[in-house]
Amino acid sequence: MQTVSTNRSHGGTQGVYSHASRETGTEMTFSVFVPDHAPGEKLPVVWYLSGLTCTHANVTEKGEFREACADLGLIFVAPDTSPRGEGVPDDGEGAYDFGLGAGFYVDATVDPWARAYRMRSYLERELPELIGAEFPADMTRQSIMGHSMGGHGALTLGLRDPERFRAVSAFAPIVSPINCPWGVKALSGYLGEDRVLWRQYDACALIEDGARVPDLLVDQGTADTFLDGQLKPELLRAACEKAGQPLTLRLQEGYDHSYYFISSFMADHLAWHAERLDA
Ligand SMILES: N[C@@H](CCC(=O)N[C@@H](CS)C(=O)NCC(=O)O)C(=O)O
Repeated sequence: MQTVSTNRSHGGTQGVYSHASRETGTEMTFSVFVPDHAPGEKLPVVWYLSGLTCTHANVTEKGEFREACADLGLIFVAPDTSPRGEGVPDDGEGAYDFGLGAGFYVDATVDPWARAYRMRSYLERELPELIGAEFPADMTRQSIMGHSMGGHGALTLGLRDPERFRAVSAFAPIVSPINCPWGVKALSGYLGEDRVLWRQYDACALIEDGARVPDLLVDQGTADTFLDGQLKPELLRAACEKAGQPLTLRLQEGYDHSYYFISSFMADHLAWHAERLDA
């Protein structure tokens, strides 16, 4: 692992790091905030998955998570949203919703994406191993949150592995990629046309198929331009109600899809995570 930068901030260290990933076959960059802590102490870890077009940098610069993480004693990890670099295929048309910056947290099975687009395994196996080895992280206390495509990532990783993640929350998530244009484009491109394979990457389908977590927290702005066409939180509400899956869905009046929205509720989400992480 290489250190790209470190900065002192809010009584802790904000770092950016890179490493050669065995899953993607590329150099991957991520950020980690570590609050000051006692020698030998290990802190719980909150994972934050970002949305379309993002790198680690968007939330790191605009997410306003550090003060709360320092107060609550939480490590905050922000990975990239896709493999990048020489030889990594992109969609060829410069579209923002497929290819670079749009890995959708899947392991692609269709060529030419299958080689490098392995964000699921990267986040389920490789990066946690690295975080556990290199940082003062208590890997028995992890939680996950995300925004938009990253909200989809957080919900699906969280629902698939409730043993690992003690809390799952999202800002303006894509709740059902099977049922929105962004998701249909991504899942058909990365996985092919067999929709049965898509269900492991769809929060509503996972809940329909029996996945459960103790509770879910979702904030959604009412002025989000993607609300009706892509995000459709009512599908998550319906799936949760039908399955008896607890959900707190908060519609935030006048908030849009941006980091002005995310940063407004970030401390709230972190406090909710901290309670569940015994932080
Ligand atoms: N209108 C945007 C759509 C993508 C978008 O809104 N991305 C969200 C996540 S889905 C984001 O966080 N963008 C980066 C930022 O606001 O810093 C674009 O074309 O770039």
